[in-house]
Amino acid sequence: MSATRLDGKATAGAIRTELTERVAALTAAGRQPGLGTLLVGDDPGSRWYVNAKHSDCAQVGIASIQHELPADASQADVLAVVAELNADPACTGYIVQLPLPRQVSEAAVLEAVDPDKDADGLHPTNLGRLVLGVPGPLPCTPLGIVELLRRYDVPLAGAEVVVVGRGVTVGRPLGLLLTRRSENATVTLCHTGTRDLAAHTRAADVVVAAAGVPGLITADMVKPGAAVLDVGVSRVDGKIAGDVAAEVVDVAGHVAPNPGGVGPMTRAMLLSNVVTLAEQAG
Ligand SMILES: Nc1nc(=O)c2c([nH]1)NC[C@@H]1CN(c3ccc(C(=O)N[C@@H](CCC(=O)O)C(=O)O)cc3)C=[N+]21
Repeated sequence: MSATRLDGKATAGAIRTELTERVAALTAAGRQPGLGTLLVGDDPGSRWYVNAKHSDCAQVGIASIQHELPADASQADVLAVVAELNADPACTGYIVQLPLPRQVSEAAVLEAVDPDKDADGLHPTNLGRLVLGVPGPLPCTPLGIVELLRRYDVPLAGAEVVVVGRGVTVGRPLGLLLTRRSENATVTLCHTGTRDLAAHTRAADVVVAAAGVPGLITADMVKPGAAVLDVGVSRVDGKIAGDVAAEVVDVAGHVAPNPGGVGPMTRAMLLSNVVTLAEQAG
């Protein structure tokens, strides 16, 4: 038996089609949404992601505002572009592509983003709103994971979910999202300090692997029928390697592969955030 594939690519396509209508309504009212991006440096992976985000935008009618800085840009250079995006009326939401070069403080840059244009949901105010349960833009990867499970009717209410990884973009906020009353999952957040990872994952109905350790989750660590989502992005010999070993499909009930699973959903949720922010803007 092989697991049902959680097809993030197809699901993201469906979400983009749904967004097209909302974008058309805004555009007709003279309020076309615009996604801004700032790419610092020339990492090919980062460049690929940013380009993909803009081609998604073109597909749904969102305008693109692209900024770039060289790898040796100073923090002041980055903050100047952030200020420009904050002031640009055509930009209704934007992201600063992470990671940033060493000499630039990610915390300082994220804090400088206008929370009302924070398409990543990573501004301290918006992360605080997530903790408080107050509406605001939410981090794209956690949103994409929840939306993918919802569309495939994988139940979360009462489910045991193990999240592996405590990063600020995925693991930490995902735990907060899944434990809201609307999702009602029970979450165990595992990380490099977890003593017996396999004991946790074996008890889980849903495993989200976001550790960035290739092949970390093996078949013997998965309860038969569980849903396993691979969010790990590592590069091994220039190819993307996920956190989930290939043979997990023989044990799991659902698998979100990588690529083709959560990655495209992350981009779809970014567009969704940009459209929602545009609807809320004056
Ligand atoms: N400010 C910021 N916001 C982000 O959301 C952000 C970021 N920085 N830095 C990097 C990570 C990573 N990330 C991905 C987005 C799309 C895919 C994606 O679409 N992947 C495809 C294709 C993968 C490929 O073939 O290269 C897939 O999984 O099928 C993956 C990873 C967003 N991130």
